[in-house]
Amino acid sequence: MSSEDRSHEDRHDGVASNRRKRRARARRAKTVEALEDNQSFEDYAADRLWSFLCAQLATALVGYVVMIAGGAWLDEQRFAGTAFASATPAMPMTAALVIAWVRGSGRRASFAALAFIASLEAGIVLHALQWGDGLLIVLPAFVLIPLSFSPVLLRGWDFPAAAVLAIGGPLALNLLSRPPAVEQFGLVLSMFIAISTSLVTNLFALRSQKKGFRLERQLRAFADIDELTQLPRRRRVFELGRRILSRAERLGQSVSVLYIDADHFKSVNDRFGHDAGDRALKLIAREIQDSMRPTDVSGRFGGEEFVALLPGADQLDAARIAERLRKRIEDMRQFEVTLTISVGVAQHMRGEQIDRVIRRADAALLDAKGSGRNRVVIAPRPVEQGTSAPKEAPRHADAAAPHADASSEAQPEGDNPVAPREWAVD
Ligand SMILES: Nc1nc2c(ncn2[C@@H]2O[C@H](COP(=O)(O)OP(=O)(O)OP(=O)(O)O)[C@@H](O)[C@H]2O)c(=O)[nH]1
Repeated sequence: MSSEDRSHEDRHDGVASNRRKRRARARRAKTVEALEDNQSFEDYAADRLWSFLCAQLATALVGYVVMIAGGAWLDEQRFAGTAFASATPAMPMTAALVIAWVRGSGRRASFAALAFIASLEAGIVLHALQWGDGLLIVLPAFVLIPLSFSPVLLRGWDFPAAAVLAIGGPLALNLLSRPPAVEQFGLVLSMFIAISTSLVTNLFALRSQKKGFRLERQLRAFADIDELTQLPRRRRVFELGRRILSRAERLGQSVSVLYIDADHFKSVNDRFGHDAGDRALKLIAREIQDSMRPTDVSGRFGGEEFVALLPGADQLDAARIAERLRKRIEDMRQFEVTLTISVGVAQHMRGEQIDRVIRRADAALLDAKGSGRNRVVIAPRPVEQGTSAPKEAPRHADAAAPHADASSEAQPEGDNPVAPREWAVD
């Protein structure tokens, strides 16, 4: 085989391997979940229990309406008064149901639950006043309804407030009805027993849920940190990236992404063994961290790939930082051989999602690999966002030239906005 054939085959293999890598990365990007890590316990609980709360509210509301309609049907003479009395608490109950139905924060669910409990209590009092003793039979059930709302949905002061409402209703009923009889005392006693049992049970439930929540947080924090490099993992980088971008958009700040990949890392493993490879990755991770500002975020994306998010940096700043990092790693003398990295740089465009910016940086990285490795390449701006193009970036006159031959002179950007631009400083 001639050397020309061989080099053609090598190029072909390189393109195919790049394509495979690109596809694997795209697949991985799709599986990233959008999890919130700054959730409060109440939000977390509401998130998990919102459907349960809605079902409970709906059931209670339907039961309430059926009971009113049944009562009115049995006692037609009092229909007008009953309908009026029922409509009053039914309205806030419905409002609470709507609030709870709209999936929202723990605060919203708490208010919905409180409004519901208050209107339920008002309903008990109004009905008992209208119907006399008849309804007293169902009172314990009514008292248990507000308390059966899991207190994990309620914030600090909400829980005592719910308890006060639950106790206050039956008490008001007893005070407002005829002079207390012996049976009524018995009824009130059984209600208090039910209430206190419910309170204790719910408090225990709350404590165990909170413990579970803390444990889950800790597990997630562990899962988010890469054991080898101690850098955040891919999922965490995406989470932080989303936050950084939304903040940057609010402040009109630029953000850039570096996609960093160690060159020929397979041969490092092959020559020196996996443990030495691990040591090399640790060294690279340390250099990445040392080159960043405290507000920057860097993470391990898997294997020998790293990503850094640089808030406040446009693509030129980012390219300068990337070049400094590239040089630091090249000059590192703690490893058996010279380690090098290739870096793709992309500047976030207004309205662009984090996964898209990272993908553009990754595409620029593949260009850096394709044009010889150990270099920094700036991603072209997306075509459809031509109006908000990043600032012009200097580039090499010769995109295929290795970084060492490149001039540090800034070159104006060419006409083609989607051509990758290689960048280097000596
Ligand atoms: N020691 C060690 N090696 C790893 C780790 N994760 C991935 N690797 C190795 O990194 C190498 C990556 O190989 P390739 O994807 O072919 O990339 P490369 O050899 O760096 O080549 P280019 O990226 O094209 O320059 C593989 O040999 C993996 O086994 C790790 O945690 N520790």
